[in-house]
Amino acid sequence: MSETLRKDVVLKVGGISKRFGGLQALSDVGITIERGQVYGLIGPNGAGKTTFFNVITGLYTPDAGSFELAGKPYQPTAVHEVAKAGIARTFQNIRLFAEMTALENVMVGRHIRTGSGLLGAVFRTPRFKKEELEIAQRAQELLDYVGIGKFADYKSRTLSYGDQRRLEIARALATDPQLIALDEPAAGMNATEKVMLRELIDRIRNDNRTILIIEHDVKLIMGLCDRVTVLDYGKQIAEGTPADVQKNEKVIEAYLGTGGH
Ligand SMILES: Nc1ncnc2c1ncn2[C@@H]1O[C@H](COP(=O)(O)OP(=O)(O)OP(=O)(O)O)[C@@H](O)[C@H]1O
Repeated sequence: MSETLRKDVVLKVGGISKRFGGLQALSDVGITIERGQVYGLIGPNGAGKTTFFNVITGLYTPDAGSFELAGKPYQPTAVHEVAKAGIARTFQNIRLFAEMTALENVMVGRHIRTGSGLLGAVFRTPRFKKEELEIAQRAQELLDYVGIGKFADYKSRTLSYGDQRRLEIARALATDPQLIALDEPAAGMNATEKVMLRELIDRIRNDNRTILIIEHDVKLIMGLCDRVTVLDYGKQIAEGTPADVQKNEKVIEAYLGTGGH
């Protein structure tokens, strides 16, 4: 394919391996995600999904691997560097600032993209005040966007579980990321919340954002994703469209072998 026809690739990682003592948690895993895609990562318990997420977002140092974000190499050596490079993530166990308001939680996400710095904050310079106002306005827009605008002044710990997950997504969006990585966003949600989550992820995708998602709910993944990778015991056993992956013998075996969850 010629250079001009090549798709806009957001994340390209290859050859990722990670060992914990005697356990090979990831062996030579690679994925390529194009702009505007929702890309799913599935696999039975212990398959290596979280490890993969932790490697690409700088929480774990891989033993091997190459990493490219929006055409530029990046080194996932520290979480804040990865956030600056343009990957925002949410966590399986929600990690919000419990005593801060919903608005403040989103404002924190936005701060990595602003310029007036610590001195500006200490002296409350005009530039700092103007920037704070803009950040607050943008944070409110994002809360509205994910559907929890009316809770802006509530402490995050008082929000329902589903709303806290939405708040995490708003905070991730606040960093203006190239890629949003969602770690089991539907965990603990009821059926109605899952439908709403699906609508939200569709909406984010339609706004030309790119999403990587780990999820246990295979039905949700299959209905939502453009492409899917299946891990099993740290190996990539299938990659392709949901329809292709669902027919794959190795995938069927991996899921049936562990109780088909
Ligand atoms: N920090 C660690 N130290 C040692 N072993 C680890 C560590 N993190 C993960 N593992 C092991 O690596 C393997 C892969 O775990 P991982 O959490 O990545 O799987 P997963 O696919 O996310 O599973 P689940 O669906 O249960 O969350 C497991 O055997 C796990 O016990």
